[in-house]
Amino acid sequence: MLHAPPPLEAAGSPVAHNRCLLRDLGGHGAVPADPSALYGADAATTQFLLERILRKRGTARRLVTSSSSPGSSSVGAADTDSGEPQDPAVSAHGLVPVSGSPDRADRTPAASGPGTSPATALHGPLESTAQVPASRLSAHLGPGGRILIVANRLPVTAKRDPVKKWEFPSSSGGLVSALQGVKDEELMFVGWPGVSVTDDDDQTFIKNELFKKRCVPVFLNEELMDQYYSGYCNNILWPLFHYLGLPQGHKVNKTKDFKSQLKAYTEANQMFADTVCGISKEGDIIWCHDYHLMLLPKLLKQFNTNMKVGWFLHTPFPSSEVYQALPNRKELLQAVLEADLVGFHTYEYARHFVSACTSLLGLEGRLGGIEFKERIVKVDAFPIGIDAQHFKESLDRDAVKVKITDFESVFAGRKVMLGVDRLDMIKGLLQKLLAYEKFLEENKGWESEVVLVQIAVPTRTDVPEYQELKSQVHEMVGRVNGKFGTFKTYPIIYLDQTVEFEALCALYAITDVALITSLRDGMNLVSYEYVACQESNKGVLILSEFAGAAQSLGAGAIIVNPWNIAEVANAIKCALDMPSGERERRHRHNYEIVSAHTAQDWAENYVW
Ligand SMILES: O=P(O)(O)OC[C@H]1O[C@H](O[C@H]2O[C@H](CO)[C@@H](O)[C@H](O)[C@H]2O)[C@H](O)[C@@H](O)[C@@H]1O
Ligand SMILES: O=c1ccn([C@@H]2O[C@H](COP(=O)(O)OP(=O)(O)O)[C@@H](O)[C@H]2O)c(=O)[nH]1
Repeated sequence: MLHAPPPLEAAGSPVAHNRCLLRDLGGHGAVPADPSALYGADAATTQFLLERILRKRGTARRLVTSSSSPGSSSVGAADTDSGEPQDPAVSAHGLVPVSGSPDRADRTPAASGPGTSPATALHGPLESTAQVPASRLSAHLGPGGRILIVANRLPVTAKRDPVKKWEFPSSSGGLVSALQGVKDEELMFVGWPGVSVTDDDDQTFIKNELFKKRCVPVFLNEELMDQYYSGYCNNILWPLFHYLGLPQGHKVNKTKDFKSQLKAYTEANQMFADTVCGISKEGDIIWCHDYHLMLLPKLLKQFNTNMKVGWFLHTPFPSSEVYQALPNRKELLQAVLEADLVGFHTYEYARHFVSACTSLLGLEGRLGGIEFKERIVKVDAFPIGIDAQHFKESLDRDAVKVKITDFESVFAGRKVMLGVDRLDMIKGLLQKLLAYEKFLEENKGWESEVVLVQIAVPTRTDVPEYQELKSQVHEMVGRVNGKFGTFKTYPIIYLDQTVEFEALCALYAITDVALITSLRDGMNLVSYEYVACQESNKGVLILSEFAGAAQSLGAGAIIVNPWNIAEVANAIKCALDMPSGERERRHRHNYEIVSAHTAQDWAENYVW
């Protein structure tokens, strides 16, 4: 059985954070020796991250997870000569392909499609200038093997421009950002191209164009997307996994009932399976992603029991008390358990999954995972990271420097707070605005001294709940600006838009505070990206305790409960007033973590 992590309050007090009491992080470049110094972190997740930092620094001292199970939170320190883990529970927890691990140099190139070599044809705009390197990822593939990353959304979206010409911009969202930070010449992506295309010629054109970018599209029609993506995925699983319950009876009508949504979900998963089976070959690793594809491991194994299949969840996995409300709760668990490895962002999510399997399926959680059909399915935590270097380097680019200069002149003389969220109920936008309003009410004079720049990235716009949220947020923004605006200044600049990468990096770099108030969030990469861009400014991160990122950035950020409006309002005041020494120390801690544990590390650790 998995061990329970220490209770949140035991690891550090939110009150202490809100009073801005500084934790001694041990000066420049140090990491806390005591993992419990990270507020709210489950010790095993913390341990994992600290180990990364120490290893990257090349130190011989290694912290060992002395776990008796994947979710064990018991940790200790040990001195070793080797940089590699020795505990079998640690060293063997990745997805190792069956077919051995020949030296990269000896490997036969993978067949990649008609008349193309993978080393050239599969390097699209995802990696347009640099050669994609072979990495530890493919070093352990079988001869000719590839890593097929299967996710609902492809990293690029097919879009028609005003003259109906197809273009292929990058997609938005954390999953996509993270996967773009994973580099290897043997990666291929399978997923939905972001648009419903029925015309055969269009489909062929898109398929060929996407193939150059190492992507294989799964074409789902509008009706299916409505029932599978907007319905079952985002109106049933998404709210449930984020502790927002199931849709109420009156919202379920004849055409959008649970049964038809589940049917569409099954059909869509089958289409993903068919596409994967159509292109996969021996030696491949199939890495399935997220709640959209919970049936996929089972469908793939039905096709070929020897397929190497992993499944990773990017959202929280809720407590089994919550998960058990799902009508087809057993079916999804059983399908996921057909995978060889099941991964989560935190040990807490992994522990919830194991306890759902125990209580709903009567299975036993064992060392390294769960016993299912006479085999052990590995279950573990693999916290995601970002490509921090990419963000840091972007700040030296001319296009970003120009934006920085522009923003500095627009916001001159004012402190700037930043919010970057998809316009999603899990992001706690209403709570954020209420807290900001309270801060302005209680701190007269600040209304013309501070501005909140809130980027609200449009998302899942066909789901009625998201449309409703948009109206509520607009109303709140209007209320605060109406109340505290002057002829010269508004306290909120709000954009219902995606922003270009250059503008996003410039905003990350010049703002004084990042305000993240997620009600639940699998990880939250925005917090990581903000930290990566703040090396010169040392801005303060206010972060919800309900984001997975609070497990790793807890000692550097001001951690808040977004439901406690007064607490968030106090945190805003505290962040705006924070002395430079404290900002530096907090930033240093976060920067170490974000720089040390990258998206590439995450993927390599999983696939290894
Ligand atoms: O594809 P969409 O429906 O437009 O939604 C965007 C993505 O949202 C979710 O992202 C999650 O993954 C991030 C990276 O691991 C994580 O940091 C974040 O907390 C999650 O919310 C969703 O899980 C993805 O599948 C979506 O693509
Ligand atoms: O206009 C924007 C603003 C943000 N992002 C990216 O969207 C991701 C959001 O990821 P996060 O994990 O914070 O949340 P998610 O949206 O996946 O729930 C980050 O990588 C941002 O850089 C984006 O693609 N376009």
